[in-house]
Amino acid sequence: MTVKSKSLPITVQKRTKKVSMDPEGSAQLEIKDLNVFYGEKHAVKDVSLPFYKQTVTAFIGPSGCGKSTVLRCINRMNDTIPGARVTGEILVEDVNVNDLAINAINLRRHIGMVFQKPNPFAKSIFNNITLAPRLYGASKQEQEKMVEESLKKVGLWDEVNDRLHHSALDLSGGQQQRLCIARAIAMSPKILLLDEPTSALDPISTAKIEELVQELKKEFTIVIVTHNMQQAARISDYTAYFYMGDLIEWSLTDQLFTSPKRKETEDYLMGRFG
Ligand SMILES: Nc1ncnc2c1ncn2[C@@H]1O[C@H](COP(=O)(O)OP(=O)(O)OP(=O)(O)O)[C@@H](O)[C@H]1O
Repeated sequence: MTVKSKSLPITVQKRTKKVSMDPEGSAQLEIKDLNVFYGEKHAVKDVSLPFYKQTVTAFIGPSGCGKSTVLRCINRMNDTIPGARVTGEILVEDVNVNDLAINAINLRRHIGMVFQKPNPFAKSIFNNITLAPRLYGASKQEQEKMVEESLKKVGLWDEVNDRLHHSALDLSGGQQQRLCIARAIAMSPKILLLDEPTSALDPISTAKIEELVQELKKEFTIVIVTHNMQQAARISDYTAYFYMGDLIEWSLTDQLFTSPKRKETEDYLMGRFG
């Protein structure tokens, strides 16, 4: 159903980079007919979505609608949940990573993830970033380079370069979350998944992460789950609205927030959801 009202309560930022609904040849990731079951519960229903290189896609929708479940499928985190069953295709550059023959641990080198609550390891700042690269055989010199580059990318280098070997747990919450992002990008993934990355942070730390997302999208394809619609409007290029496991609407963020095509989307944006 087409919605005429344009008086939605969300402000949409002017985009610096033009995006379109179907930028030819730049789908980094494509989800096709994704269904997820937790035992008997059908949590995600026939979801299909493209994700384009160097863009940010936001997942919005009420609690329990399946946003995090879809996000977790992208790097096979649901494999670890007993009773979870995932069908459909998750194509990363045309390879179906939902094929159990694909090694999920290896996959996560290419698809980094950051969670709601900052979760640095109880180790030094340096070791937080180098733990995984070391397992893959990174030399001392490579590790040092990775630490400096990834901390610079998240804007943390100047704040912590004199205490790289101090505990990461001594950092503030916002710094810890930027460290977790540095850890996620250290191995140069193609895709970065952010599951409500600012919901535990104060407004200043939130603003820093939002600015950071704008910088990181020059290099990575980003998918973010957020409960904050204003945040989705500020930082994403595409937005997907979910409700009870269904993908109700996927569109350019500007379009979805200013003239949603579906009545259900408009009701949610207007707070008429109940
Ligand atoms: N490990 C699990 N075991 C059983 N059911 C689960 C599990 N994880 C999620 N669910 C169910 O699947 C549905 C989707 O949950 P999901 O966490 O993906 O929603 P969400 O939109 O991310 O919610 P929120 O915004 O509250 O984080 C919900 O009904 C939830 O209860």
